Amino acid sequence: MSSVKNVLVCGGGLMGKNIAFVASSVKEHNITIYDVRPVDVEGGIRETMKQLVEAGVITEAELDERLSRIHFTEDMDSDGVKNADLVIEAVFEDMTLKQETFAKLEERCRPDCIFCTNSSVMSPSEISKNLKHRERFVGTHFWNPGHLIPLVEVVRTDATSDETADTVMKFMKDIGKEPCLCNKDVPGFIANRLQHALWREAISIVEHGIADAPTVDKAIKNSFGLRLPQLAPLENSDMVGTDLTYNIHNYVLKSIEDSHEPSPLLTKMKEEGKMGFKSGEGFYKWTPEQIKKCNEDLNAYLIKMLYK
Ligand SMILES: NC(=O)c1ccc[n+]([C@@H]2O[C@H](COP(=O)([O-])OP(=O)(O)OC[C@H]3O[C@@H](n4cnc5c(N)ncnc54)[C@H](O)[C@@H]3O)[C@@H](O)[C@H]2O)c1
Repeated sequence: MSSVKNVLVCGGGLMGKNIAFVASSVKEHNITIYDVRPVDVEGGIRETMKQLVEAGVITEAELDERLSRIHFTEDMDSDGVKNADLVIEAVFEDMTLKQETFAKLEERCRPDCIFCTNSSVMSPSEISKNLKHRERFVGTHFWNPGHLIPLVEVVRTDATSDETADTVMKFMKDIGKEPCLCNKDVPGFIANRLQHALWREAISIVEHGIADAPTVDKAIKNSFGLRLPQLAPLENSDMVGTDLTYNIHNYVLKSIEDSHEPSPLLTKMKEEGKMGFKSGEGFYKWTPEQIKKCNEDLNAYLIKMLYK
């Protein structure tokens, strides 16, 4: 068990509320959410966790008890900030805002309080570059939906101490996550580099008329996508033989997409306002009902995979 008791979540939006809920899975944790605007923390968490209660993953009583340990403040000088053992920042994705937020936190929090940023893409080294105690800073990239996806990428900066990385890894395990340590602060950390290597090829296949979007998705869902949670690429490579992997790469890599720019197809879609769910059309057409169903089906699928 990590030594962390008082958790501060800075930013009570989509990710902040879910992170606070996950942190409350340990009974000894007291959680404060700080935001610059009023946030209905209880209402928001109750709404999101309805599906977990309905699926029997948690009871109403457990939800009530966990909510009783999650407090909200708009006051940067409150005890929840001063007494924090660990802060997870989840404010808007803006470098200056994040740097300013941590500068304010550093003035108020104890020097040994651990600082984490939930930024999806921004460099934790850059976010922490002006801090006095850079050794206590680390990236903690939760994935959305934060209460369901197990992975948290714990990203070391050039200055993160071993003690900080160890404590954060322990903390994440305590709250039921599957933390993965990323030893270098590189764009995309681990999982987004992998994910977007696949997306780049998927988009390229559509762009070059090799197959249309539904066919690409169908091919993935009915082949390696199905077995990925059981057999990941490096295990798979050993299973088939690294010599075979070598031969395949020797033959196929030269024809796989290796562009360092977003694809012309994606650029065209952006220019035409085809932004997916946001505009009702992307690679597919989406009605509001289909969008709602797609989101609900994803959560239901994740709950089934994780808890049933
Ligand atoms: N949404 C995702 O899928 C996702 C996934 C992983 C990581 N993230 C990262 O998490 C962070 C938050 O994303 P989100 O989707 O929850 O955003 P959001 O817009 O839902 O919430 C951001 C919250 O930050 C608050 N805020 C703004 N300035 C603040 C300040 N100075 N102090 C305190 N609070 C402040 C806002 O009022 C808002 O409630 C971003 O860095 C984002 O990249 C998002």
